[in-house]
Amino acid sequence: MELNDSIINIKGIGEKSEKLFNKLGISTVGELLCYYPREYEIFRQIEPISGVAEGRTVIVEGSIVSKPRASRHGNLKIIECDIKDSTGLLRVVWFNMPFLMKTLHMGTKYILRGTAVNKNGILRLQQPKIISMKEYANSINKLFPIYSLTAGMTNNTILKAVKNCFDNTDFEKDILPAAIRKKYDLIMWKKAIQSIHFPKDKEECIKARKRLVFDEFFSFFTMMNRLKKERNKEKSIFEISDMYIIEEIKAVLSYTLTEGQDAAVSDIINDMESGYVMNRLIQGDVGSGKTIVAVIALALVVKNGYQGAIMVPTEVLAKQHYQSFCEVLGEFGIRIGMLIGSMTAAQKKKEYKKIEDGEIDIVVGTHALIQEKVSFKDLALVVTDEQHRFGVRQREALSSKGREPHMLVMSATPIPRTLAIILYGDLDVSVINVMPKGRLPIKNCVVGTNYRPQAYRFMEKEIAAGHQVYIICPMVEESENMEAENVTDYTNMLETTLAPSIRIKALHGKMKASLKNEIMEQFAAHEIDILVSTTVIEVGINVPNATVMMIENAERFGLAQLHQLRGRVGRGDSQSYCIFMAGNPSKETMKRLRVLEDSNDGFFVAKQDLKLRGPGDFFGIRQSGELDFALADIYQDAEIMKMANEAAKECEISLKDCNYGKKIVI
Ligand SMILES: Nc1ncnc2c1ncn2[C@@H]1O[C@H](COP(=O)(O)OP(=O)(O)OP(=O)(O)O)[C@@H](O)[C@H]1O
Repeated sequence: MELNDSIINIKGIGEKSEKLFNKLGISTVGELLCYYPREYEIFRQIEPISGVAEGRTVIVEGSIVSKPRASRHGNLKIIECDIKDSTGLLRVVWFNMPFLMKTLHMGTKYILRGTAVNKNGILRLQQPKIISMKEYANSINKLFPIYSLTAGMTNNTILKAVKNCFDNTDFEKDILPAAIRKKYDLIMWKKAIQSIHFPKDKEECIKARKRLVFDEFFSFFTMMNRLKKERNKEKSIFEISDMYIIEEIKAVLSYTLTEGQDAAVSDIINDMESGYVMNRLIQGDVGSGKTIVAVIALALVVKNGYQGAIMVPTEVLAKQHYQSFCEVLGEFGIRIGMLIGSMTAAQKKKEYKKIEDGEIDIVVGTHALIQEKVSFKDLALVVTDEQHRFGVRQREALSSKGREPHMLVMSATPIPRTLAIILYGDLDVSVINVMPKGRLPIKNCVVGTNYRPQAYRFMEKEIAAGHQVYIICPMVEESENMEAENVTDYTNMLETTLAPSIRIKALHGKMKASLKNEIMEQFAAHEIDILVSTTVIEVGINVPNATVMMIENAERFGLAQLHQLRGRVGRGDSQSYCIFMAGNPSKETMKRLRVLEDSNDGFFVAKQDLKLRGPGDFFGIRQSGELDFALADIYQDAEIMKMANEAAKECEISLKDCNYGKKIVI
């Protein structure tokens, strides 16, 4: 098989499983081989039952001492029993495996491998695997890859497919010349793919990861260098000379711009006046006020006779921006339009025509903006918000709709300056490093789940004072595989726990875009008091009246992501609060989360996180989807990133070759 072949050629993959793989974004052999494990479990030795602690995956050996009981909870079929060794007793639970009633016998000894969970104060081993003595002897101290799954798929399905695929694929090509591999101490690609999926030990896994992370950065920089070459110091055809609108906008704002905002605006003016195409990144912490800078830049091109566009990652955000743009710019006769996926075909068509005829000056939109049918009359400025969600490709796609328009990228990712220069090498950088005046720093606390009743009383008090609350849960609905709070059950529970006058709604990514928009609009209009949500609200949402955020299972998120989340509060003049609820209050978890208690500064948080985890700690939680790398983490892999940057300058390789039969990550 070749890397570009369809996965249907792999032994064991039929039409049905092909669809499941497609759901995971895998349709070619190359994509499957590059579908790396999410984490690894180390198969350890049998442990005494007395040492089993919440949250740990353990292997225990014990005899069944209570007759296995079968019961039902809704659709869930449950089997429970107790096992015992010489040190203690442990409850064991299986879901939807009714056939086990025939396998489990009183008095018989079993080796079980599973995760210990605390359910209503009782420690239990949940959904453990029953392991034979032979399997145990063969597996001890080995690393087991764990893949992200979709409903209907098991870890084993992926593992088997990868194995078949690996054994039958033509692999001999390696994009990196031997000299580069030698210089940066990198193993062959084939070996790296083998070891990332089937590592003999941790050391082998680390070497494999280094090579694959290197490749991701290397492809990224190769692409970026090409863009840089194409764009470098291009003359701009747009004449921007009338600056009057800037003072006019400043005069109608209810606040004065901060020093950082003013400096960013000056940078933009200088760029546009320079006669060259602007390629600028505005970097500022969450809530530092990047939007108004974009508003001013867009108004500037419009008042000089051109059009502008701003692309944001979600529909909710597009609507929010559309409204605030209309509010600020409406009175200056600037016409704002919107293009989002959930609009009807007829609505879109009408908007396309207006954009083409120049009846719309600024378009706010999502990916819908880069559709082929969209064509501008005279596009002079493209703004992309939260660029790590888009990547360089989409940015370029939007730009190609104009004749080399100016480009402004906005990012709230706290990247140290040295890394920003490498990662955004094709852009000039303006940093907004001060918060608007009058902001009270968010008060943070890290607590265990026993604090919940107090937290609810506190929320009730804040709601009575006219404020609003976000509660974040990691999951949408209950899952057998993961013990974490979910939005659906949590919302139901809150409705019965809190005062009936409190208006509570759920929000999550599985909802239709139009419903999400509707709920967000209700929340913004204060028709909802508590929004129970997944991390869909992470990006850019601005409801200054929300003053409390509580994050359930905070341990499941990276610190940078938690920082982004808490940035949804503290956006107005009132005191705001963030409660980080740790579902697994181990010492390490608490230590990591306490970084957020210590500071509200995103740069500080990112730096501390790095320090705590240390390089090479790839069993930890990834920060967030920065630039959508599959494996690489810009914080943890900063050293590899620097090497790949150097290497990409040293050797030019065609982009097609960087591809390995999978989508390029940028
Ligand atoms: N100079 C200022 N003084 C007071 N308030 C400001 C100032 N600049 C912006 N704001 C307000 O601060 C809030 C946050 O601004 P904005 O939404 O632009 O933040 P952001 O930098 O885009 O944050 P995020 O990265 O979280 O999206 C808005 O309500 C905005 O009106």
